[in-house]
Amino acid sequence: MAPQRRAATKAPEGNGAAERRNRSSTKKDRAPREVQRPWLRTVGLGAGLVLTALLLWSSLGAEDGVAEVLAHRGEVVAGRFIEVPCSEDYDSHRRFEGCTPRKCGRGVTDVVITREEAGQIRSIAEKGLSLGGSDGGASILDLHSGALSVGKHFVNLYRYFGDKIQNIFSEEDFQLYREVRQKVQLTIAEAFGISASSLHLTKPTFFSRINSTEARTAHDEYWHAHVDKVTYGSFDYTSLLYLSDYLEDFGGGRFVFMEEGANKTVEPRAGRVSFFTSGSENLHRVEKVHWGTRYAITIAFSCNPDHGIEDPAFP
Ligand SMILES: O=C(O)CCC(=O)C(=O)O
Ligand SMILES: [Fe+2]
Repeated sequence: MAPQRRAATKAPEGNGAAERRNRSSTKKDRAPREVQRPWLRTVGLGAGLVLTALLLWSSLGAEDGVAEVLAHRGEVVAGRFIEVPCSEDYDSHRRFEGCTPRKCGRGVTDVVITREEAGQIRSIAEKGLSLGGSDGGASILDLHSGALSVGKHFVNLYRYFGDKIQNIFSEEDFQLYREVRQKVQLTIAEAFGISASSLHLTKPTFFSRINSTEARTAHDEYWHAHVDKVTYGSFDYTSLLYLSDYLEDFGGGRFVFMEEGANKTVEPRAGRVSFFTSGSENLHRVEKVHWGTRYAITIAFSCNPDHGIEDPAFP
């Protein structure tokens, strides 16, 4: 109906002539229009389906509001840095000039830690976490404090296993942690234009292992949006070293910087270091892991020497 009415009003001769011609038109004249209608319906139906699929797809994406990928799993990022304005979070803490962020932002690099080193450090996580593991989807191992997820709780690995722990970890494991920490510290210092010696390793520093098992306690709920400076207090600069590959070892589990209308994701890749200032300029979350197992290590730095800790040491 509607196309016919539109055709009539569009007629150049004016209404009267067009209507007269319509009224006097024969079956033969009308035939092409009737043949057109089912074709139009098919096109309309197809377009509707495509539109529905697009809406569905975009609404699924909108679950995370994903808009842009800061680093794809398949690329080798030689060093990418994006500056963002600092939040005011640092003002409510003691300032350490030359360290407390004045320049804020986030960076990704795949050339600081090799994939081989990532594999070695991942085996530390595997060894440690094989001694315990959360009943829910998220387990942690903190080599500094000794905290290890077991069931619905944590144990102190060093107290719990005593001297036996020396049969599990080696001096080389701790040496590797130190080397990785040093390289990450230098990377952060360079990117933010500060001195590496003004940065102090701070706690917690931990390995994480995430799978798709349903959460059992609040500790398993890793996917909530948060600000590290709020969550961990002492953090000024956060780094994450990924130890497994997105879509090869696990699905879901991308890291998301949350920004109004334009979230940025980092797809984990073994050996990839992602680092950022820890204030609310870098609000973030981790997508739920849908399959497989995701390993990472969190290494963070404080500008406050009082919040500094020593590297984890062989017990
Ligand atoms: O594992 C990640 O990608 C991020 C973890 C995180 O946000 C955190 O440890 O605070
Ligand atoms: Fe975080």
